[in-house]
Amino acid sequence: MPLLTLEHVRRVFKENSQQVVALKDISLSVKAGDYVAIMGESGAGKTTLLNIIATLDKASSGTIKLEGQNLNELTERNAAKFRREQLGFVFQNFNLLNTFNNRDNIFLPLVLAKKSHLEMAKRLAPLAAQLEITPILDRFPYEISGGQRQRVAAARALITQPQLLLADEPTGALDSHNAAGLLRLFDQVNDQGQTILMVTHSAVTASYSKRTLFIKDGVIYHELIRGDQDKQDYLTKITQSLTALASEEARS
Ligand SMILES: Nc1ncnc2c1ncn2[C@@H]1O[C@H](COP(=O)(O)OP(=O)(O)OP(=O)(O)O)[C@@H](O)[C@H]1O
Repeated sequence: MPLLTLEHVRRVFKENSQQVVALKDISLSVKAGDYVAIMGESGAGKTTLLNIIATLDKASSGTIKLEGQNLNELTERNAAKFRREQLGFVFQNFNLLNTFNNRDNIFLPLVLAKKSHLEMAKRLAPLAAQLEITPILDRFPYEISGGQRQRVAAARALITQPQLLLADEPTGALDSHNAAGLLRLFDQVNDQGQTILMVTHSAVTASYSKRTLFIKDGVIYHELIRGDQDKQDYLTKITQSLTALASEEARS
């Protein structure tokens, strides 16, 4: 059974008596261990899709299931619990709290899940070593670099051992060196079995994934699978698809 399935998902926003169809008809399935990138032009519906999978928004119709559980039917309280226990989030702007040091930022989801301090420390040690953030755990988010902040945010997302890691432009605020570092980390955790779904505008970032879905006007328009290709060939195909998509956009 796939980890995540979406069937005929539609999301319509009402704005000043007008309707905006953000997602027209999206069906997709993600199996455990997959690493999926979602690309598309601005306004294509990527963030709406991610928000619906994250239970931060509800579909107007269609079904979204994670391990067979229908996410559209969760009450707000259960949705909050679901997000805390099953999902990890990495955003472009890190979303770290400046009033907490880095260690406490990372511990936050485990504190909410009422884990013991011993358990939290046990989980953090190997993760911090892998992310190379052990020496900066006692500092505050405003005392570290952007790349380090994103690694702290990644640690906070991964420490709950989520079923699904959701990332929205995770490299958007990083220079190429730090972006490559974060993407190598995503590669490592994916190799260890972590399922990742990531929205990105960057073809280079998408080229780290196992498959790339292209969204246009609220539907999945095209899909590329990396398979045995090396990263450079996959990147070339992603770039070509984006160019084709943009030229069709210009013609329509
Ligand atoms: N809360 C809302 N109310 C009304 N319309 C919305 C709302 N959220 C999104 N939309 C519209 O839905 C469409 C899809 O938006 P969405 O943010 O999902 O696109 P996107 O692909 O993530 O774009 P970007 O790459 O610019 O972030 C757009 O036309 C947008 O204006």
